[in-house]
Amino acid sequence: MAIKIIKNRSDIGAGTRGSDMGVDAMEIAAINKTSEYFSKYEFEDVLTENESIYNKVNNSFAKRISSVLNQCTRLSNHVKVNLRQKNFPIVLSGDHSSALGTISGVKGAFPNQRVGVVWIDAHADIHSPYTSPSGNIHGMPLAAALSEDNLEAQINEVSRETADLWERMKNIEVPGTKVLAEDIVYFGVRDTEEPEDKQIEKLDIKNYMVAEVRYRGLEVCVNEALERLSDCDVIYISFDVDSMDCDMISYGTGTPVPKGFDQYEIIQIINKIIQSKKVVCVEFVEVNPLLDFKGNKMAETAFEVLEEITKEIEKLP
Ligand SMILES: NC(=[NH2+])NCCC[C@H](N)C(=O)O
Repeated sequence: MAIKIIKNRSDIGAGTRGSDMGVDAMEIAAINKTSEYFSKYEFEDVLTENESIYNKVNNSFAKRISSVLNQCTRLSNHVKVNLRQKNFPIVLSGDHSSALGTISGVKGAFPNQRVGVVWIDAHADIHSPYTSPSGNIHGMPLAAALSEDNLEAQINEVSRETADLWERMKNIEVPGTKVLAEDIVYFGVRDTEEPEDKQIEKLDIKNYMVAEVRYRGLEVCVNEALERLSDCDVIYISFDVDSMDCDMISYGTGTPVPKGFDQYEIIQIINKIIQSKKVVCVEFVEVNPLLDFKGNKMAETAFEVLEEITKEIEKLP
């Protein structure tokens, strides 16, 4: 399998700066353990607009949305082109808003196929500008991919301009819905707000919580998740490092949450899903070395996961 690393150093969808440096922190983690990983695989850099952070005039319910839209559109194109060339894109991003770009690119490459999403994260990221408590777009990528605004739980009065840009976010590559709610499975979500809880309940999205995975068994849960996604033709895995336990691993991420997975569980979950042979793209997000008070621990742990899952991807025909 021809692997292509896509480096997307963008942090403008987050509320805290520094996840744009996560990609380089992982690369330094590799260098420090004398790994050849980053010289072994071909890579591409996605053009960024992190300077948009200096623009103080941004809409508070979807901060820097015009730049996030551009970023997702560019990333989508990188992913789509690589998939069409039969490459396996491993996307290394900053903040999680990027996932909308990646999902759009997968859909763009496979417009007539059903796309499944395995979302490994402490957060549900299913807010829209109408429900977001923070206005940070890294909390919104799944809502855009689903094309679901959740107006029943609206708390924000959104400006016309933001509403128009949000519509464009929902229409990257192909108009509207990229993924059906029944084709999304969460792992490790444990920090949500009320509008998200209502939406998850309404859309009936399954969340394999950390305790459930440990109690019922990881293999049982992953097999069940794959069974749920059995009607999907292709699968995308989104790995947010805050799905891992911040006390055990590291606080080097924008929105750390305790009681998460360890890296061995993450490796097993991802590898078992890759073994289904349906996975076409994997993404890593939210490593923030500026917030890490254990040196570069988060990036080192993320790189450990990256190395192990790449071995599994290498086995694909
Ligand atoms: N990808 C992330 N780290 N998302 C965190 C989102 C936190 C919170 N739910 C918000 O919308 O602001």
